Amino acid sequence: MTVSSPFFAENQDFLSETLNDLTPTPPTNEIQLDNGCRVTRIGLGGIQVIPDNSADNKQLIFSSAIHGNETAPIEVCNQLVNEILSGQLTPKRPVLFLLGNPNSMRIAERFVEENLNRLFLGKHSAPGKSPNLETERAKQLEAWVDAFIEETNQDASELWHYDLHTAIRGSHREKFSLYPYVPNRTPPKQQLAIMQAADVKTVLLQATPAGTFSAYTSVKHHAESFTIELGSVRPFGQNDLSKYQAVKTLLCQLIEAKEASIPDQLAEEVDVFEVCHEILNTGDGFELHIKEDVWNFAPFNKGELIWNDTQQEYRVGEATQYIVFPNSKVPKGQRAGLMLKKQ
Ligand SMILES: O=C(O)CCC(=O)N[C@@H](CCC(=O)O)C(=O)O
Ligand SMILES: [Zn+2]
Repeated sequence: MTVSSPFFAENQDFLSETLNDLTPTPPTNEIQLDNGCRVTRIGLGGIQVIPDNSADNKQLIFSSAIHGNETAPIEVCNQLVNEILSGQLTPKRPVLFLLGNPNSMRIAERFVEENLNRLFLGKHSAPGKSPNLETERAKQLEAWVDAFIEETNQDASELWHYDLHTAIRGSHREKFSLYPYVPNRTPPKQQLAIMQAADVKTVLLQATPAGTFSAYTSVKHHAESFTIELGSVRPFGQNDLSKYQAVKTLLCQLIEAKEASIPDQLAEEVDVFEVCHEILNTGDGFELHIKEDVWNFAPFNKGELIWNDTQQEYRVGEATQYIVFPNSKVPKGQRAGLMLKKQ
């Protein structure tokens, strides 16, 4: 659905403008809504919303389309932007909406040349790395985040970043979140309760540093950030958006600074898993022994062979382990899956 707004060309909105490559050059366009909120298009796939009076010192980033074929969260964020522009939603905090990889959205693929979600925290500029569409986009997204934080900074500002995805495989737990690794921290109860309110009742604690977008905001900006998996990859228009209503309601509450009504004890109902082994494609002879039709969170028992190469193998230890994101087709050196233990 598109809205009529002075902000976009006729019959366009954030999603269609980005998808149809209609973002004007130069991209900047700014309007002030009747409620005093300033809405600025900062570039292709980037919209910043700044209320004239913030309720508190929180700053919000909602990103989607870091993988271009993960369409449901893109549609949800597009609705939120439409509702802000139409005055239906009244922002009480600065919000940055980012559509991560418009080039891959257009071809309905996870990425064009390289997985964008491995390129943050300087990985885009690693020694010997050649620039490509995704390395340049990672730099752009980092710069937009930095500028947004700088512009909306207040005393003791607190950044919350939710990077919204959908998964390639089916899952025994349809919705789950991943908490990036930062030494010596655990997710605050309030964040777990927030996840629960969005129907995200499983959280995975990462155990090693990564180049994901949520890791960038966690490490560089000390944000409470999560990658959130909300369901399965489907083409635009084929998502059952009723399955995303809980997360949409939560994002609206955050935008309007109304989440205080979410009780902290909801955190007790969230299942926590720890990553106990990151499967890397080691190259020569690497074989992943996971069938194509295995779902995320499938359990594996003591002694089961998960992967091997010519030098080594990985088998499950005493306690049951669960797999997520198995993918043998990733390039050498990249993550081919995660093994989890339940806390
Ligand atoms: O379904 C899959 O195999 C991948 C889904 C996905 O894109 N997951 C993210 C998780 C990022 C994180 O570890 O925080 C990714 O792989 O980039
Ligand atoms: Zn993804």
